[in-house]
Amino acid sequence: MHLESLSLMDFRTYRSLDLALTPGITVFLGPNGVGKTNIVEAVDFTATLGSHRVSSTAPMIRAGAERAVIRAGVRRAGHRTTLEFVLETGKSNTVRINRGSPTRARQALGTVHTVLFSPEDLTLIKGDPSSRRAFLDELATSMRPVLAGVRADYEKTVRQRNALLRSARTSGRITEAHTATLAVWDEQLATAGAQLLHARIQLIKALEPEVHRAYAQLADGPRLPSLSYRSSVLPEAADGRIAQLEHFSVADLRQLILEACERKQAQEVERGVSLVGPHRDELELSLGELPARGYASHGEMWSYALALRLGSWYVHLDDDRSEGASPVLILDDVFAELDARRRDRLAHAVLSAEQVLVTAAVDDDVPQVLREGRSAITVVRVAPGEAVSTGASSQTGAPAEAGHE
Ligand SMILES: Nc1ncnc2c1ncn2[C@@H]1O[C@H](COP(=O)(O)OP(=O)(O)OP(=O)(O)O)[C@@H](O)[C@H]1O
Repeated sequence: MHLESLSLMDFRTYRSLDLALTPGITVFLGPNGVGKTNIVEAVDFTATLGSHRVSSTAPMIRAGAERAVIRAGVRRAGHRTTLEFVLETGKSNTVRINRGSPTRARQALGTVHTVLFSPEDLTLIKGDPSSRRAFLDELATSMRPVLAGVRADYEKTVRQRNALLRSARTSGRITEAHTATLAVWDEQLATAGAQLLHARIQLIKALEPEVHRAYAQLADGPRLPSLSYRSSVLPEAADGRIAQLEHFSVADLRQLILEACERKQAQEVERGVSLVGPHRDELELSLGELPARGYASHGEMWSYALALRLGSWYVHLDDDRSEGASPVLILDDVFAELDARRRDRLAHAVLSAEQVLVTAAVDDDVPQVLREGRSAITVVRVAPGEAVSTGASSQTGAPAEAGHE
C-alpha cells in the first residue's frame, strides 16, 4: 500500500499543504526546523492516530488555530480510500472515510500501516518499561485494530481499580463494599488484560526471529538480540517468563490474572495501586547474555532499535491478515545518526518497500544506495515561508508541491 496524496490544514507549521505522493522513495529535504518531520508525523498519524513526539493533540494543531485537518489518499491492493481526520483540543479526534459522515478516528485503524524509524527509538532500549510495552501494544494494534478497544477498556479498568484501592487504603480496611466492587474490577481487568497479554505473547513469538534477522542485517558481531517477557501475573517462583505463557489460551490467561489478583490483594490495598496485569509487565531485551539496557554500547543500542523497527516491518509482511497492506516506511532523521556502514545497510534493507518516506537536513545524509536503487526517488525540498520546490532525481517521480507557513 502507499499514500497517493497528503493534505494538511493547520497541522503543526502548515496552514495549508498539498502533496502528491508516489510509490518508491521520497526524500523530504530542508534545513533544521523547517517542517520535514511535521509532514511524516502527519502520515504516521493516519496509521497510529498518535504521534511519535507528543502524547496529546494540542501540539499538532498550528499555534493560534482551533483545529487541524489531515487528509490522505491511500492506494491499497488497487482500491483507493480517502481519510480525513479532524484534530481538536479537548475533543475526540474524528475521521471521515471516503467522504462519509464523521465518526470516531478509531474506525480508520488498519486502513494505513506505517513503520516509523526515528531518533526517539533509542528510548525503546534505554527508556523505562512503559516505552517497550507501548511499542508492543502499538504494533499489535496496527495488525489487529480490535485491540484498540481492548486497550482502552483495560486502561480505564486499571484507573478505576486504582481509585478503589486508594480509597480502601485511606479507610484503613477493606469494607464489604470494597470487596464487592473490587471483584467486579478484577473480572474486567482479567477479561481485557488476558486479551492484551495473549496478543503481546503471540506478537513476541513472531517478532523475535525477525528482530534477529534484522539485527544480523544491520550489525556485525557475535552477540545477537533476544526478547523475553516477564509477566506480573505469574507467581514469583515461576520467574515470570514468557516461555511458560506462550501456549496459554486467553481463557487460561484470564484465570491466571484472577489468581494473581487474589494473591496480591493485601499488598495492592497497602500500596493503593494495581500490581498485576499487562501494565506491570516487562519486555526484556538482551544482547547475548546481557540486558541491552544499561549494558549495550550506544552503537549497539542504535542497531537494536533499528532492528526492532525493521523486524516490525517484516512481521507485517508475514501477516496473513494484512491483505496487501505492506506498511509505508518512514525514516525520520535516522541516517544522520548512523555511521556510513549502518546507513548503507539500513538503506539496502528498506529498498524493496512499496513506499519509503525519508527526512534529511542535507543531501549528504541520504545514502547513495537509495539513489541507486531500483525504485523511483523523489526529492521534496521543504523551505520556510514559500512554496516548496521539488525535483526528481534518478529515474521518475511525480512532482509534488507544498505550501508552507
Ligand atoms: N503546533 C505548532 N504550531 C506552530 N509551529 C509549530 C507547531 N509545532 C511545531 N512547530 C514548529 O515546527 C518546527 C519543527 O518542525 P519539524 O520538527 O518538522 O522540523 P524538521 O524540519 O524536521 O527539523 P530537524 O531537521 O531539526 O529535525 C519548529 O520550529 C516548531 O517551533
